[in-house]
Amino acid sequence: MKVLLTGAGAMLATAWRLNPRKTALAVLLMTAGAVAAPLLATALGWMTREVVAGATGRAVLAGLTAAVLAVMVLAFAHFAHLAHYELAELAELDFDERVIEVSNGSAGIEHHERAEHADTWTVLRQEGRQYRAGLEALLNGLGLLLAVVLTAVLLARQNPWLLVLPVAALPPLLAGRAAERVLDRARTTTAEPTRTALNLFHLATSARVAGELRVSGLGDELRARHDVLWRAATRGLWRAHLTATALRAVGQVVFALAYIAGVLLVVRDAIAGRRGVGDVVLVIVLAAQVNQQVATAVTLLQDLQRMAGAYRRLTEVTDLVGARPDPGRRSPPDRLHDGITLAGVTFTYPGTDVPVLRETDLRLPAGATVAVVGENGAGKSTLVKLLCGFYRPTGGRILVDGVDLHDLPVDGWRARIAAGFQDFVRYEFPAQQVVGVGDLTRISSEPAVRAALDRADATGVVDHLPDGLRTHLGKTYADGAELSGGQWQKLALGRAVMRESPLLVVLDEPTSALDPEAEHVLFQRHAEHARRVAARTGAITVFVSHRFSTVRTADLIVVVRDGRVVETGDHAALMAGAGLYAELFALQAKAYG
Ligand SMILES: Nc1ncnc2c1ncn2[C@@H]1O[C@H](COP(=O)(O)OP(=O)(O)OP(=O)(O)O)[C@@H](O)[C@H]1O
Repeated sequence: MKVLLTGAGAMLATAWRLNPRKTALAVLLMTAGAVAAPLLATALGWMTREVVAGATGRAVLAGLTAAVLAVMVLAFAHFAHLAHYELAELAELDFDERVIEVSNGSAGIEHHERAEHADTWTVLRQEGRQYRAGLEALLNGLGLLLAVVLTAVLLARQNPWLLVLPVAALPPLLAGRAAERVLDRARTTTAEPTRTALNLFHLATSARVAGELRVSGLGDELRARHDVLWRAATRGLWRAHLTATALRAVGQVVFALAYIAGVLLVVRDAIAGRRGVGDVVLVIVLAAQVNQQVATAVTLLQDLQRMAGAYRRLTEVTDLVGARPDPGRRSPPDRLHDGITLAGVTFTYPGTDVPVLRETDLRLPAGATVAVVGENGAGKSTLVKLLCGFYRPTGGRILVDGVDLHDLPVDGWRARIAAGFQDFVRYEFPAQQVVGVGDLTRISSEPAVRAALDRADATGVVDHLPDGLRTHLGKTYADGAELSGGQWQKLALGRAVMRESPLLVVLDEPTSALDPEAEHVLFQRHAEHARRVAARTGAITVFVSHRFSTVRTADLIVVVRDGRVVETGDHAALMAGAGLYAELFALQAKAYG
């Protein structure tokens, strides 16, 4: 109940914030339309009495009043709909925007990486529509509440026993709520198989993996697994719908019995001469309206509950993500003088208990190009995530020119990072923007984008596009141009070098899709650019790579094994040390002959 009231209150406040005039108009029209219904019953009772009494003039007046009220009942709801339709659209948009904001508003990315929160996100992404239905339900509900009170007063004036009717409306309401809870539980418990089935469906129909699926013959297996999961989810939901329907039916039967008893009570009074025909008409119409009101209330309550559920989930993830990071006490330096130091850094992913990085001490000097190498799963990408501030170390500190990274404003630090990630995004935008988003302040600047493309050795990719930088990329657009994996990666690299004055450049396996020659040219160009930027800002370039021909050019090589930095030095020093680096280098040199 508390969740429901909180959700309803928040919703009304949202509607008022979005458009106070339309909210007031919608409430007014809904209220007038709803109150007109019980008054219509009174007018019909009055008309019947006058007709029976043979008072033609008063009967006509009563008839006209009934007609006006009937028009109000029918028309006001439609006009109100116009007002709250627009509000509902705005509310849905507002909800979706808040989900986007919560999704991106945190310093870290933990809420996206932990499996136990994945289901909440799955449900939340689909709940914008529930939220809009919730707003319509709320506005309708306010009118309905008034109508119910007025109907109860009118019934009580006829016979206090008739108040049993609104009371009998409670079982269907409670049963409806219980039914909705059953459905909500089922939606939550089936979220995981539904999500997995959807992932399999996307996988099985994605153009990106079509070739691999054919070769491996995995298509049928995916279909079979999708089938099993979907059926399991449907079975769970079907059982819940069955229980919900049974609960609702029981509630409706209780009300139907009370309705029949109420009508019989007044008919008996009329037969005994204690009531007139007008009263019987009044009670029959009112009782039918109570029935209608109850049915509407049950539906509205379901919508309200779903809305409250959506609101609760949004509050949950907002709390999980935490407040938008505090702007911090210090600004990032204009340029790095000393560099970045990891002092005893230990890190364990939330929800796990095995440290991925252990007591790491490392100094990344200002202006240096640092290569991080190590076997798969050694902790290289995790190190990059910590440097970007996506997670806070669970032990130790990361110091930027002696200042704890945690004390720097997250947004300010991010603005000084240029990054190219392993799982780079294929933005399906015009090519200019695909690269330009690397520095939003210069997204429309063609010279800036061209300079970045040059640094990433990606000018050739754009030159081959039919409409140059204006070409829309991506297969989902009819006129979109599709690129090869390596070409997408080159544009992602262009994006990564858009920013002109970074303090930290991170490139996490930025060339995995490029051929060795392309990688070589790219790193040469990047090294020149990195040197220029380093001279200006003392920027440190940290790149993760498995290609030792590239790694050897770095000023500093950091070798990670099982979450520990086991060797550091330049190529010559590490080769002379004859440790893990020398071993891995020799292995790769031998493999490539
Ligand atoms: N979000 C996460 N939650 C829990 N554990 C994680 C998460 N991301 C990575 N790990 C674990 O942390 C360890 C290090 O992963 P990381 O991605 O840093 O390795 P890596 O050295 O970059 O590997 P690769 O060369 O394969 O990219 C792995 O054991 C991985 O399973």
